[in-house]
Amino acid sequence: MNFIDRRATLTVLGVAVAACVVVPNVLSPYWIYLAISAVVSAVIMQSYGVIVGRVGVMSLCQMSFAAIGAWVVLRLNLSDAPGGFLLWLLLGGLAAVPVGVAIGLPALRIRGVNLAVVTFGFAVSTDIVLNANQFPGTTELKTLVRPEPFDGDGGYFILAVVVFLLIAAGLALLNRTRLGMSWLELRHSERAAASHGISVARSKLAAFAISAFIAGVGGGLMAGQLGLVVAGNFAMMQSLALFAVAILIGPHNPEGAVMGGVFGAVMATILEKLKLPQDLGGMLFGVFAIFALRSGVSQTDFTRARKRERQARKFLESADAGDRREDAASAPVEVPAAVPPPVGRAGTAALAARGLGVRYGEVVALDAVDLTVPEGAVVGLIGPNGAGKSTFIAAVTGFVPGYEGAIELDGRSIDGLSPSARAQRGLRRTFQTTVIAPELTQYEYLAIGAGRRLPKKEADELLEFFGCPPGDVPVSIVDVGTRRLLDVAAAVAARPKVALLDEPAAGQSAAESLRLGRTLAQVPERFGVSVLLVEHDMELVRAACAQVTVLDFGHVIASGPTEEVLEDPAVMAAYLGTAEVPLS
Ligand SMILES: Nc1ncnc2c1ncn2[C@@H]1O[C@H](COP(=O)(O)OP(=O)(O)OP(=O)(O)O)[C@@H](O)[C@H]1O
Repeated sequence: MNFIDRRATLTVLGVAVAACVVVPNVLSPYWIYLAISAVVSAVIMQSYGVIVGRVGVMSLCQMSFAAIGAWVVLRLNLSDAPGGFLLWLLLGGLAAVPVGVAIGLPALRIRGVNLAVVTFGFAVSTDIVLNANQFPGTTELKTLVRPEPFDGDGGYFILAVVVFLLIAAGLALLNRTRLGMSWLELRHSERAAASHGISVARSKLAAFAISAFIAGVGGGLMAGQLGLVVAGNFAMMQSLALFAVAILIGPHNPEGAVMGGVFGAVMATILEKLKLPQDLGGMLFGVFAIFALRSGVSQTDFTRARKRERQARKFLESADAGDRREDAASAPVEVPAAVPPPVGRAGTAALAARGLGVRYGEVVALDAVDLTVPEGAVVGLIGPNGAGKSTFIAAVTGFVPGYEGAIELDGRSIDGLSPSARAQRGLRRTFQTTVIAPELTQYEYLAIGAGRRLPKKEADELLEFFGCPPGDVPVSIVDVGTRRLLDVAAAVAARPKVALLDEPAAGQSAAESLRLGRTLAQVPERFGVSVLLVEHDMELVRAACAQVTVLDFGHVIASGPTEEVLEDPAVMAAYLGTAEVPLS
């Protein structure tokens, strides 16, 4: 846990303990009741924190999940089921899970506004069903009687706070797992997540299930607070308003969930006191949300990011980081003759593509391309713009499903496998445009890439090897060129069979690019990773690759030892139609 997270956690804990002492003993019953509403609302906000805040999915039906939790709790109360309220609360949360998964299924195919419409549709239909059928116990007038010591409002407030803290602790633990970190990456790029071996479908469904569980528990808590609930407690407009609060405040941070809960509860009361319609609250939140969407992040994310960046800058200016900066500044930039590009082991193909063909409509992007990356080698794939290099990487890594030909990784066919399955088998890639979640630290991004939390020593070595800043530095203050190096480091961190790097030197100076070439040449021996390198910078290619293949209009026009190929007149002609291969 970093310093900012630790401080926020301690603050939330401190506020929670203080509230548990002050609220039941000092406030009037009316304000205790409001405080319970705020905490129950904060619990429901935590469900938004998972699905909206962490995964970035536009779910507008969280109150429907809450309604399921409330319904189950009241149904169990009506039939005097064994186990008591706390068990019913848990069962209410669990009952919402399958529905959450079912609602999550369309999210695997559609996203954005379309998904928002689907989830809102579910909220509307729940509204209709709830209005037509009363909650259990309503006709019989059998209200839920809370067990001791939570029967009084003071005690119930403490119970609600404890539930909130337990969920916050659970989510904090989850956020440190691969699943939790995968959500952050999903929010920024599903392609990048898949390229790191993350199953997008599983991650999203897990997020829907967990958020539905939390909302269900929140609904159960609401039933416990009110004794009986009505359809209006879970109205679709509530879902919409809380969604807007979620976008605005960022309930995936515990302080955001608390603020969202308090804000929601107090807002409703103010509107009531001013005799204004409650819908106005939803509209107001909607307007605020548009402002938040414009800045791209929620209020708590914005505050945390600023604090983290200030801290990182302070660290980078400190003596600790000084040596590292000097090392980087004085790093040799020439290609040392002592590091010849690795040729790899003859006869052992880490990656073999045979007869690879890709069409985009009428455009033939790749035509019967044969290419082999021997084990232990760095092979270059070059060619003019539009030659098909990125398409080759995309097809090999599973991002172009309908290709012709056959691809083998380490002697085994990977045709038909999804991008994440190929990544899990040991095939990693980088993209021409980096898509790293800026709120991650470099350590966290390496952990996502590696698929495991790396020991600090191993992570530090990787970062230093590729010339990245210290691991605690957030990605948001790392320049674009260095982010590309971090992408390469994350691909290598997984120790794949083969890493396919798509123009990793873009955004680098000529000297840095040359240095990267020298670094890449050492990758096979040092990490056991063979490399396919797509690049336009020929000095880098010369430094890293013993062999290159040249594509032009989707055809292989030359393949062989780097120097020989670069002297080939056909290759020179392909490049800008000149007799000289461009140096950068
Ligand atoms: N999604 C797509 N839909 C249609 N055509 C595409 C698509 N992606 C690439 N192409 C076309 O396929 C051909 C190969 O493109 P590709 O991006 O693979 O080339 P490249 O060698 O990587 O180019 P660059 O060096 O500029 O990145 C180009 O004619 C391009 O316009």
